[in-house]
Amino acid sequence: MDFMFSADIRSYKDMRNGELREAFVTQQLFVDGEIKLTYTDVDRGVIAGITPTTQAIDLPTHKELAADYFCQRREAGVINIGGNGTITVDGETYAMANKDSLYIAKESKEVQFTSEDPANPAKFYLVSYPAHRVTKTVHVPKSDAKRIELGAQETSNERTIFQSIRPGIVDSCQLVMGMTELKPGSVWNTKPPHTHFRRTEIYMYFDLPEEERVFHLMGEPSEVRPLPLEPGVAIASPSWSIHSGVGTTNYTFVWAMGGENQEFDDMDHITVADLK
Ligand SMILES: O=C[C@H](O)[C@@H](O)CC(=O)C(=O)O
Ligand SMILES: [Zn+2]
Repeated sequence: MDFMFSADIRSYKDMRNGELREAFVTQQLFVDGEIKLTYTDVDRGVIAGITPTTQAIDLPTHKELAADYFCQRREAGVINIGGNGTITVDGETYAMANKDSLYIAKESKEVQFTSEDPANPAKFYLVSYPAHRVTKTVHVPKSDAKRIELGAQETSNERTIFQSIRPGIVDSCQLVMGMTELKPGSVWNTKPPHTHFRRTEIYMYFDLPEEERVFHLMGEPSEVRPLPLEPGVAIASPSWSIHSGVGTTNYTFVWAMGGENQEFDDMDHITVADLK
C-alpha cells in the first residue's frame, strides 16, 4: 500500500506540479494481475485498483489499518470499469458487469475479485472510508443508479451523472459514490465548479485513450492549479478545493465522497468567472 500525504490550504500555493501530484495523485491503479492500494490522509480514504486476470485477488489488510481484515472498521464502494467479473463477499458472489457498483458493508471479512476473461479483465475501482456501523452489502447494476442529465453541447459540458451509492439506494455510513459520463464532444466536468467543506472527494478518470489527458483543476477558487491526468489514476480533493476538469477528449470518471453528510446537492456553487 502506498501512503499519500496531502498538502494544506496554505502550502499547496507554493508547490510545483510534481509536488502536487505526490500529495494528491495516486499511482497507476490498474495493472494486470495486481491490486494497487493508496492510502490518503484526506478523510482516511483508501483508493484501490484491482485487475484480476487468471487468478482471483483478495482484498488484504495492512499493518497501518491495525485491523484483522480490511473491512473490520471500514466500508468500501467498488465500480467495475473493465470487462465482466465477480466479487465474492463472505461466500456471496455478485456478478459485476461493466459500470456496476457494489457497496461492501463494514465487518465483511473475505472479499475476493475475479475476471471472467483474462484477455478482457474486470477492472475494479475501490474507495473505502472508516465506518461506524454495520449495514448491508448491496449490488447496484448501472441501470439501478439514479441518473441526472446536466450541461449542454454548446458549453461543452453535456454529461450524465449516475448516483449508485447514495441514500435511498444504499444505506452507507459516509461513502457517496457514482460516476459521470461525458457525451462525445463534451469535455468539461463539474462546470460550473463547486466546493463542499463538509465533504472531501476523489476523482478517477477513465474511458479515454492512453495518450489523451484530463486537465484536472484543484485549489481554492482564488488560486487554481491545473494537473494533466492520465486515465487510471485518482486525485484526492481536500474540503477546501474545487474539483473540476477539462479533457482533450470526452471521458468518464468515478467520484466518491466522504465526510460530515451525504447530501449530494449540498454544495457551494461558484462560477467559472470566479476562478483566478
Ligand atoms: O459533488 C459532486 C461531484 O463533484 C460530482 O458528482 C460532480 C460531477 O460529476 C459533475 O458535475 O460533472
Ligand atoms: Zn463535489
